[in-house]
Amino acid sequence: MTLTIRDLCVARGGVPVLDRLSFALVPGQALILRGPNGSGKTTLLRTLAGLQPPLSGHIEAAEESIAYSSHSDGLKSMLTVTENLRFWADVFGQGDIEPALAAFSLSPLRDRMAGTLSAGQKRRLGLARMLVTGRPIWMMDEPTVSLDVDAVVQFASAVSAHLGAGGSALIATHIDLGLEAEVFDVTPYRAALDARAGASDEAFL
Ligand SMILES: Nc1ncnc2c1ncn2[C@@H]1O[C@H](COP(=O)(O)OP(=O)(O)OP(=O)(O)O)[C@@H](O)[C@H]1O
Repeated sequence: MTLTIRDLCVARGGVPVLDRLSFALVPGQALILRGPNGSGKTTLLRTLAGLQPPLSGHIEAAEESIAYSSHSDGLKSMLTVTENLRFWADVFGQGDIEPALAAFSLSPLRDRMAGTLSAGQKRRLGLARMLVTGRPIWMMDEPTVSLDVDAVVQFASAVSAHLGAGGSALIATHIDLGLEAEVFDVTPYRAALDARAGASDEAFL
């Protein structure tokens, strides 16, 4: 399932952040988003995930083909690891959660309440959610924050398996994941800095 972006302008507080973006993400492909802090990677991912409208341009993707993992782990702290994954699997109409537990070594933690997990364990559970969406296009914002070296390797393996199964991934990250992936640097597409002065976007904080 291909995601095509044409002449896209994304904004915060109604003010352009990135402009004239065009690229395609095809099945089996991973694309790494790069750019300095504040350059607009999160804004782009949020727009593509449908959390905010673009200012202009076109996003073409099949309906319900995108799964988004943001900075936040999005966990329910009073539910166990298993219950969290079960919840998301049910939301996305998926069955087996065992592969997702195994992919991130969560089986020994399966009966722990998510609120009692360490930061890295929470992140592993947050990432495992992607596996129970059944969606082909993964969008991930700084997925490896709090992960140890082994967990980064697990994450890269999960993405590789997803690509091998015909999925695709758009990942904003500052670190090298060891994946075979193209890099898309957003820097040349940044809107003029002073145009952003004073913009606010409280509804999306
Ligand atoms: N809620 C908001 N309201 C107004 N401006 C915002 C809001 N959130 C972010 N911005 C601004 O939008 C611009 C793009 O931010 P964004 O979070 O997309 O950058 P980023 O490339 O993901 O940065 P980082 O690498 O630090 O995560 C920045 O100038 C930021 O200050």
